[in-house]
Amino acid sequence: MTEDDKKRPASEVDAKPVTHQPKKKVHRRKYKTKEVDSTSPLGVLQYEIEEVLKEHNLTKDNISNDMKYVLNDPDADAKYHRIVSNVKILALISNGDGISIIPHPEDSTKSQIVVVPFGLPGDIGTIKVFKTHPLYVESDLLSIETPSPVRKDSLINCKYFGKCSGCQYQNVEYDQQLKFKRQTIINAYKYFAPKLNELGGLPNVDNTEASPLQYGYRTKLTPHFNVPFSKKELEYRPNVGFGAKGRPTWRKDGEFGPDGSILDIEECLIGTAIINTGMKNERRKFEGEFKKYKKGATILLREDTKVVHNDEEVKLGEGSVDENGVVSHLEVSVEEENTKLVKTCVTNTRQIVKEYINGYTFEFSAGEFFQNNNSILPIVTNYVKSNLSIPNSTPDQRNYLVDAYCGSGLFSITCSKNVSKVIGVEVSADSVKFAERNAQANNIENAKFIVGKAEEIFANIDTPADRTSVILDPPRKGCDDVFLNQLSSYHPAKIVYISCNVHSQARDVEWFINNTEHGKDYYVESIRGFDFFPQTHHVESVAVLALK
Ligand SMILES: C[S@@+](CC[C@H](N)C(=O)[O-])C[C@H]1O[C@@H](n2cnc3c(N)ncnc32)[C@H](O)[C@@H]1O
Repeated sequence: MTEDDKKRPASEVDAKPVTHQPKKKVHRRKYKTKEVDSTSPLGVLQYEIEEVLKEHNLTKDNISNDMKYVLNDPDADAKYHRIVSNVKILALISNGDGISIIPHPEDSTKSQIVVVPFGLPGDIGTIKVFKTHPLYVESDLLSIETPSPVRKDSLINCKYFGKCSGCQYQNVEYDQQLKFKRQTIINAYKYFAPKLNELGGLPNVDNTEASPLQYGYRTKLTPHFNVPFSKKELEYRPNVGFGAKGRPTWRKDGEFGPDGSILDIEECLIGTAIINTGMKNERRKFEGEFKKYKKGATILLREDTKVVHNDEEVKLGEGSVDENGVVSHLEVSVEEENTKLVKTCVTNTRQIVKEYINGYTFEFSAGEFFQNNNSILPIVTNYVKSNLSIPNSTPDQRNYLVDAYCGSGLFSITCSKNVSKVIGVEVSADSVKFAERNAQANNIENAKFIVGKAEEIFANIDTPADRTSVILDPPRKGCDDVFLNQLSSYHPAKIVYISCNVHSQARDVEWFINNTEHGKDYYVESIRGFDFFPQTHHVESVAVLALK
């Protein structure tokens, strides 16, 4: 201390020398806009929001949320993420959620678009808004004051309905579910095929074809579990099941188990009986093994069907085992005399499994793609086959079939009768190997399979286009422009487009007809939905294109 310091008051002496401190940066959160495919559920939501706005004479300016404020102002959370009563569900969106308009929490001249899972059109209820996005908010349905005319909660079969993300329509009569799915197809073509719609270039969408089984139909389920990063060794078994969605206080009688992003599910009522036996077995096994896991994982449960003639001995092979280490199996009788089906549940992705459809058997690796609802496959394959016929054909003319995206040969094989030659194309070499095996096992001699991209198929096809029908069954994202251009140049007599994403199908049909070289030569003969997944919002759509 200097002499001068001694003369100053203590507080000044103790004070630290003042240096220039850079201002502390206030971290402001920003809303991260994700790039989404326009035909994904979030992409489709943008069209659905526009539709609701148009119907209510509103614009995006009337409903947009100030995200900077919502994310950064401490008061905003309580104002925005609030309970709102008297909310009327206006419609369903394509993922099966309800959609509505509610007053804006701060600005009386504005509104908000709200998405309400498990809300049905006409329901009036109370919701809790829990998340805000620029053009809409997410909510949970808390209670229903006036139920929708289509709501029949007494039909709910599963105790997890309302919290499991798997099913959306268990409380709706099956006929009504089929109507909802038809509307999804109509909307998809409205949003993604506007030119065809405007010019009257689309047929009426046919009624959705029902699934013979409405529960107990799924031949594949993939329950999963998470392991938190922080855990060296798990102390409790984590939940094993399916993703959670919703806060089911509107249900008076559910039993939802512990909270978490994954629900703990012992039985899934849309799964087949043997898949549920497998689920029980694998859960028991996991109970003893969960401590070994450092990461989350998915358990594959895939039904395997062996066709056994009454005088043959049943050889079960590998499969999910019961508490005594015995492979669980179920026997099912079929119409064919002297024949029964023996079902087991496979968990190894590389194991070969079998399906039995319309008298044909199919083998494929358990982890590869195969349709999930065996009960509807005879109906779909017959429908596709009946739509491949080329107009004005005489029985003496040779006809051909190209099955692009053929997988392990489902359509190639079931549609191979009455055509001279089938060519299947598939990007997965493993699936092509099975397609060849399946053709052989079913005594199909007129089918050839090529490993390759559908986009490259036309270089190898030598069948006359005017005698050839083409089946398209691409993955959810649909076909790309390269493929559609080549298909148009090839100019086949008939196109049957099967899709598990009607939005990408509608986009592709619009583009094919309006933008490709010979697209204008075609018209859309029919569009029909098939209900591969009862109780859920999913719909498979088949569009048939023919030459004018
Ligand atoms: C929806 S699955 C249909 C399979 C088959 N039609 C069935 O019903 O079992 C789509 C198939 O397309 C295949 N795939 C994906 N991209 C492809 C491409 N660019 N060219 C050919 N096949 C492709 C996948 O491997 C998958 O087997």
